[in-house]
Amino acid sequence: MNKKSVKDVDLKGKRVFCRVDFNVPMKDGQVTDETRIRAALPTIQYLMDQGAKVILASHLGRPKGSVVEEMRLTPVAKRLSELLGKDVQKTDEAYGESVKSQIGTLNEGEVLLLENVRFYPGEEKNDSELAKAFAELADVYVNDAFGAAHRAHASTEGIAHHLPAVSGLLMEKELDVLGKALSNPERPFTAIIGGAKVKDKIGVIENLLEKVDNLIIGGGLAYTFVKAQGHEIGQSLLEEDKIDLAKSFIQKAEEKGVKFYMPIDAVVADEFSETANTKVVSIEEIPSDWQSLDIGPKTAELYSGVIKESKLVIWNGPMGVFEMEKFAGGTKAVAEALAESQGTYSVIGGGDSAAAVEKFNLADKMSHISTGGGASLEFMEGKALPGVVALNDK
Ligand SMILES: Nc1ncnc2c1ncn2[C@@H]1O[C@H](COP(=O)(O)OP(=O)(O)O)[C@@H](O)[C@H]1O
Ligand SMILES: O=C(OP(=O)(O)O)[C@H](O)COP(=O)(O)O
Repeated sequence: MNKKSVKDVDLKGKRVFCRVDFNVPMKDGQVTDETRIRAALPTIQYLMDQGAKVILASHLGRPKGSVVEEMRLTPVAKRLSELLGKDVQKTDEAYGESVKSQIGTLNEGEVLLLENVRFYPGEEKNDSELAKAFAELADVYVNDAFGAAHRAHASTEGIAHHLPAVSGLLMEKELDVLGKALSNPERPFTAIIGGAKVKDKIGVIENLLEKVDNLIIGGGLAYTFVKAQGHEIGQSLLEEDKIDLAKSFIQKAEEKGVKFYMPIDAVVADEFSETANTKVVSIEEIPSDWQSLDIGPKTAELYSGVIKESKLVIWNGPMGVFEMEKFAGGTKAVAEALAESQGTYSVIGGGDSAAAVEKFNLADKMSHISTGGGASLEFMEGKALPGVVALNDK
């Protein structure tokens, strides 16, 4: 990476404003998935070991610029403190005089977590006054919030213009893995694209078609492609206005010599429900009043074979409605193929694919699970991430 990291600056005795992504799911005031907190620990520990005074900042949820009690970061501070085995102070605000004086009491190696930065309207507007107010709290800025790197906000982008600005270790790792995959991939290189809508994946399909050897399509968006091939898809998800685009992707793949894989069979249901009647049909035989909610077993076998022959696989989006047991088989088969394939470097692009891999207890079998859904998608689209662009060059 051409951006400076925490390893490139002197941190001893410095007040370090470290933006993390602690946007974690919570229920009844408890953190229910601490993956993102754990992912930030190496950077926090590194800053502590270097003798920095660590000021952590994060958003939680979408409070839209005002204080929402359930979106305070207090439970996160508690969990972080348990994970670090060390007291973590927590402020009730994210900038200002009282926050400054609390920071003044920090000793080297101590940690403080600011209140949710999205309680202030200036955060999402990338207001320069708010960015300056954050910057006044510290001597150095570290961005370790890969999951929020696609947002140009005051604590992710604006602040970087007012302090020495470097990446954290998680940010560096995410960019290294995804960057290498896209610029210098081991081959055969396969992308698996699933999820609900073609509309959300246009950019990523366009960009990856330039780079991959195999492109596998699954999930709800596959049926617009199936329709584009002239098959009837019953009540399955269809984006009518994307049929021509789907056709052009299939044609482009052919021109580029990219193997384009689409479902050959489907698990169809008579309604969108866990209790629906289901059956497996070939892709040409989806009944007109049924809908496909998962890839079928033959497709799963086909896709698993391609995965096992690949050196590198990037996966974004589930193959079916994996939240319902009856339609989880295809997503599970893909996750298992990745887990079993020793010689395949597997990159899971955050969001629902990461949730699925967790659900099937296969997370530790994957080579890299990104902590950013939207961020990794934008990266795979080839877009620059504002939170990264703003950091100091090496
Ligand atoms: N065949 C299908 N029909 C309807 N919905 C589907 C189908 N396959 C997958 N989905 C749904 O797509 C959603 C995930 O889509 P999306 O948000 O685009 O994925 P990601 O978060 O990985 O980018 C899941 O909630 C899943 O239930
Ligand atoms: O959870 C996040 O996004 P993700 O679900 O796309 O990974 C990030 O914390 C960004 O949050 P946002 O989409 O409210 O800006």
